[in-house]
Amino acid sequence: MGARSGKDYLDGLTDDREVWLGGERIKDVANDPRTAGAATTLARLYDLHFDHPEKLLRLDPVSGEQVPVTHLIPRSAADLATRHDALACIAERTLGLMGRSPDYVNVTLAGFAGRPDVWGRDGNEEGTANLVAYQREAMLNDWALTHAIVNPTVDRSQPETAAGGGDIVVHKVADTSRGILVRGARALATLAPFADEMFVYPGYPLAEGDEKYAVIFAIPMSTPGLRLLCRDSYSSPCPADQPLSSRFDEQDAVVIFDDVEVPRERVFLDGNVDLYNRVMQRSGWTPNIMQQTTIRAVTKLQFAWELATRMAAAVNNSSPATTEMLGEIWTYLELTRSALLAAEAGAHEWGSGTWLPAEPPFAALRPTLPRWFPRVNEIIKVLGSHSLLATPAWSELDNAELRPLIDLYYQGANGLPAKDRIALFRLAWDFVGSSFGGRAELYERFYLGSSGRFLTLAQKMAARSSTFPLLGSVLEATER
Ligand SMILES: Cc1cc2nc3c(=O)[nH]c(=O)nc-3n(C[C@H](O)[C@H](O)[C@H](O)COP(=O)(O)OP(=O)(O)OC[C@H]3O[C@@H](n4cnc5c(N)ncnc54)[C@H](O)[C@@H]3O)c2cc1C
Repeated sequence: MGARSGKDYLDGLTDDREVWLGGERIKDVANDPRTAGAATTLARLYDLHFDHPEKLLRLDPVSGEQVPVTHLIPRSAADLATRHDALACIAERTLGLMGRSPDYVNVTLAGFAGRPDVWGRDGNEEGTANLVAYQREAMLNDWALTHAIVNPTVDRSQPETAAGGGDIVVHKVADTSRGILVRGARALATLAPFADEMFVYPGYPLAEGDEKYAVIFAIPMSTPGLRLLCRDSYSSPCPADQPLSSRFDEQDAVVIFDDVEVPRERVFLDGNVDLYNRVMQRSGWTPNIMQQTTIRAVTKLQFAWELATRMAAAVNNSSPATTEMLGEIWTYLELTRSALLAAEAGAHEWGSGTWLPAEPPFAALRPTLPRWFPRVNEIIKVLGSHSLLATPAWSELDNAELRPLIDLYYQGANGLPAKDRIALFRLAWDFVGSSFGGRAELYERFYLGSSGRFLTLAQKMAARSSTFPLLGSVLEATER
């Protein structure tokens, strides 16, 4: 089949998926006002393939189909550059505000399928063959995938698998004639209501004896027993008033597996705790996915800098403190871009001929971005102050009695018309202060894990690879 159009994508959403939102089961994700905005944006991303085929599509030599570049298993620095251009094109279309646009899991799956040397160990040959075949199936059908890796938090003083007497974390209940039966929950799956398929893979490590929790698989969203409980919708039906919420609310759902049968050919690992704990790290998951997430972060930081700079200009604010804060956002942008370039410049073969970026620049960035993004939002709030709320609804500008007053009292500096100032600050509020903006900040804090968790990992990685050459030379010289 190959790359799909936006219409094909929307048509694919009409199935028996169980999506709960606001106490109701949503029947028509593509048209329900609470989800239609993001569905339309995702459809436009599908159409984008055909607007920029030179960047976003490539010929699959085996099938002869045009398929998305984001499924490419990189085999060289040139492949990574090709993928970079495709990811940047997608991120620009969403302003970096849809963290889980379908390219996210496409890149993840490609990274895994490129490493049969890691997945195929210790008797997991069948699971690995299933994984490799599934990645091709996802590519040829151009599915939108969501993923769920983190377990629900119940009691942080206990092992996660102990929660609810062992019943909460996703686990295998039985073998069936067709595959396996799984039960439990995962939190959260962004994009879940809009996806065609769900990919379930490891989050945090398991302990010895946790065999029944060591399951990795993928299933269609319409699989019986798969229940999605969405958070409140932040989608607004009015693009003029909420330009971001109305288009980019990608949703986050808790996923309940209420006795879900997974066909054997969709099981990629079953019962092997050691391998379950190893596949993420050994297959280069972090540097692989961080190429996608960092390109998105660069795009969003660029947007944030432009927005903040225009906000300051709108009221002619060039105070030293303001200029300093604008410069601060710019440094985050350039440092993020530099880490991305450094990681790509240091790309190397990781195994099975798969090329991925170098890990250290991303290991440094991973705990840092969750701190920079909230700071960027803080700057925009400090710069915007009450102007963020001096923003009448667009319909009030159409009121003949109010319009002259609005034109007078809401104007900006240097002749900036009131309507342009209102549009700018409405956009800024949707970016940092609306429900959508608040969720976006939470996303940046946690989407790959908390900053604290990754600072700890960064120090462990640094300590492992350092022989303390500078310190050693001084100590040797001073030895008596
Ligand atoms: C908006 C949003 C969307 C998401 N989308 C998805 C998705 O699509 N799919 C998916 O699978 N998951 C998703 N997640 C979940 C996300 O993966 C987890 O929230 C993330 O992995 C963090 O895990 P946690 O919440 O258990 O926090 P933790 O990393 O456990 O952090 C919680 C707290 O504990 C502290 N902490 C924990 N461990 C350490 C440590 N070792 N050292 C220092 N401090 C530590 C942290 O500082 C923090 O204060 C999403 C989360 C959010 C907020």
